[in-house]
Amino acid sequence: MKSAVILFPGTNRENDAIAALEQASGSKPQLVWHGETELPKVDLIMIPGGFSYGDYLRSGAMAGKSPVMRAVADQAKAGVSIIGVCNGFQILTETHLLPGALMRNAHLKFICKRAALKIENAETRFTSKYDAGQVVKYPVAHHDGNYFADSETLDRLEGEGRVALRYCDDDGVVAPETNLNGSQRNIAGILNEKGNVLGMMPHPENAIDPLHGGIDGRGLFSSMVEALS
Ligand SMILES: NC(=O)CC[C@H](N)C(=O)O
Repeated sequence: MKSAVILFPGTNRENDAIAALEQASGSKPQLVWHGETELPKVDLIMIPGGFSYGDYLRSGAMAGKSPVMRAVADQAKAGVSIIGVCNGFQILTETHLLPGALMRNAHLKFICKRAALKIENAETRFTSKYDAGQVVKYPVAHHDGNYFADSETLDRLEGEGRVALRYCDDDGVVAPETNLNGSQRNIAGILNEKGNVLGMMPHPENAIDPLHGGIDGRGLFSSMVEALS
């Protein structure tokens, strides 16, 4: 699987993304700067986390208007797989490659902790190595993770199996108390209509080494390698 990692001023998880992609695929991703208008020919584009443009205006708003995102949108339309994590998810909603928006966390605090997540759909190119309903733990680190979409959009996402992950407890119970940040219907990650674009707030790339405290994130990267190699 050939991959590229997009870099903006303020991105800070690129090395974690590179490590996870390299561990799973055996090859180093190419780094692409935000001012580029063309992308290398790859199977997967990853937009990592961070504080692109210092989160000015809104998290991901300025990055969403950058030259490279026009190229990413073209690749998404052409069927190339795209994964956006945390700030990457925010950038994908700002670019309208994914519906909805990520608002300030409901309690207005930055959250930095390990979160339990329920795999809602294991029949995607990003999650096939997991079982449906499986509980995984990935770290979260964000202040704008509160997923919002209107109820018609939410119903469509659910009806089409496009909710990839939800915040839950260790037993997989999805409830208001297990909703970390106020997201509608506990949503932590969604897919686009074609299923080739995934955005998610938690960080699977920070759960790939026992030193991270867990390796649950590996399944996501190995799913992509299996589907895209
Ligand atoms: N870790 C991240 O990518 C953070 C995303 C964004 N800057 C936020 O705090 O919501």
